[in-house]
Amino acid sequence: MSSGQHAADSPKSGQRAAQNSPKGGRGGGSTIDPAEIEKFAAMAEAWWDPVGKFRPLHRLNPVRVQFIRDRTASHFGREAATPEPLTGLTLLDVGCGGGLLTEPMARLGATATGIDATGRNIEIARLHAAQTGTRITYLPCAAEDLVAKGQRFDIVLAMEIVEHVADVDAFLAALSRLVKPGGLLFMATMSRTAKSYLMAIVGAEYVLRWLPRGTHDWNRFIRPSELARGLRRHGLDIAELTGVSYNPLKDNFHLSRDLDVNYMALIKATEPIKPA
Ligand SMILES: C[S@@+](CC[C@H](N)C(=O)[O-])C[C@H]1O[C@@H](n2cnc3c(N)ncnc32)[C@H](O)[C@@H]1O
Repeated sequence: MSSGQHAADSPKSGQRAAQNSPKGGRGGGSTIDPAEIEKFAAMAEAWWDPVGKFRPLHRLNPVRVQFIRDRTASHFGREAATPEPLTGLTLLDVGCGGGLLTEPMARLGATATGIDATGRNIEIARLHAAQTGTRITYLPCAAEDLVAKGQRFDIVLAMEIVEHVADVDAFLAALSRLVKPGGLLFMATMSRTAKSYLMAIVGAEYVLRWLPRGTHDWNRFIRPSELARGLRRHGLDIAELTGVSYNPLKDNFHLSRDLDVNYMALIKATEPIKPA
């Protein structure tokens, strides 16, 4: 049993949820939760297996790649249908795992960097990129480590990670410093609703057994309103929110208006106010 299993039921998870809420965050702390890192390290070999432990991320990939490509192309005045519409743009994938999303972003032309706090994930990601001949800079570190180096990117992705970090407020603070003024931040996560408990915990972990039990702690899911409040504390506003819903007949995900389970947020970092 991994250390994260049944975390939702343990008293410790209550403390964690409080620490994790954007408004209750300590700010400036480490975003790394060692129990989460241990959990991901134990699953690292499965990253590129489309029917393995990361099956939902493989299923999510087409819809999120298209969303990021289209919004980025439109924001930066590119033609989305061209083969490499992200050419000339720097992109950071925070919590990249095995690189499931980083690789398609690099293939769309972005100068891509992937970071992950689980060292084994970075090894797997590097190996896969070498096999597919994709040029990506992969680094084993957390978002705050790049902030400390003063690095900034045109596009920052934080997909399916905010529910796994130790301190949400510190994480959002780091993201706000990593995206260039005028750049884009994309986030994807799950809302804390009765429906998400049924679908993401009971359905995905216990009934369909898509994910190992304990992969997600429902207490750590974040409602869109909470995410919006947390981002605002760091000067970021959500420009677009979209639900991402599963179609069991087609075994795929599509954009929807339903924000109760999976959702994505597009955040446009504003230009700094120029002194008069
Ligand atoms: C559910 S996976 C998502 C992977 C990838 N973003 C995707 O959507 O395909 C979450 C990832 O975040 C990483 N992670 C968790 N906390 C982190 C932190 N504080 N800094 C960097 N990576 C972290 C984990 O190691 C794991 O690879």
